[in-house]
Amino acid sequence: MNQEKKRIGIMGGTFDPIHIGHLILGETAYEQFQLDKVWFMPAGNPPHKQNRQGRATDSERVDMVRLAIASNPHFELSLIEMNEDGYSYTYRTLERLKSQYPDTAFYFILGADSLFDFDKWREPKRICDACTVVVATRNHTSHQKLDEIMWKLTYKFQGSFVKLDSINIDVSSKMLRSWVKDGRTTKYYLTDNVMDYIREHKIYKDSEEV
Ligand SMILES: Nc1ncnc2c1ncn2[C@@H]1O[C@H](COP(=O)(O)OP(=O)(O)OP(=O)(O)O)[C@@H](O)[C@H]1O
Ligand SMILES: O=C(O)c1ccc[n+]([C@@H]2O[C@H](COP(=O)([O-])O)[C@@H](O)[C@H]2O)c1
Repeated sequence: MNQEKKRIGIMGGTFDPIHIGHLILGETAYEQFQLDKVWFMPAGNPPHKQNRQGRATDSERVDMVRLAIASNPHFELSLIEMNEDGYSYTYRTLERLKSQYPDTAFYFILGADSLFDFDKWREPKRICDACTVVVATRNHTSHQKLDEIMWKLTYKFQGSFVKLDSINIDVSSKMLRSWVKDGRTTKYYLTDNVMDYIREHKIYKDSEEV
């Protein structure tokens, strides 16, 4: 029988904290690529990066993702990278998922800034063999620049890189951490429940970064 493969998007990130940029990317990918679900997958932290001053702990990052995606039936939380010790490389995660779900096509979603570093990731060719990479623009990267890097990587790794039809979303976790620290509102950049959570747990108030 010729059954269509299931299509799963993966929105991986540090999510410190999860913001509207991540949510919009997930929803846009869901719609554009007719995905069955988008899995939000918080990345594990290397031991030396855990419990940094003023940052969210691993369990707080997971709680915030759970809260932020709760109202969207297209989204699910995946903890597979949180249950490992230290950093989980994307190629390992994807290869594990491919063998666990052989009838599923995976779409790994990332922003343009991550794509410019993709070459330096561990085993990029193996990532390309395991998924389609979905790229969203960021930091006002022009279509021309994005097309160029996508074309280069496609050629180098024989991969499949596709562009997300999304607008530039000027938001980053770093910016929001500094806004919380400065007592500036983050309303509409974060979901209300995540804003409440950050306030209740006093996260980012004495973050060390500038
Ligand atoms: N505003 C955005 N537009 C497009 N892609 C984004 C945006 N924010 C995050 N991403 C992408 O989502 C993924 C996870 O991002 P991450 O959790 O590191 O958030 P971040 O805002 O980049 O964090 P930080 O500011 O701490 O570096 C990455 O691939 C990143 O490129
Ligand atoms: O596997 C790698 O070498 C690798 C290097 C950098 C980032 N990633 C993945 O890319 C996603 C976004 O990462 P970040 O650091 O921008 O939050 C997240 O799922 C990370 O695990 C993966």
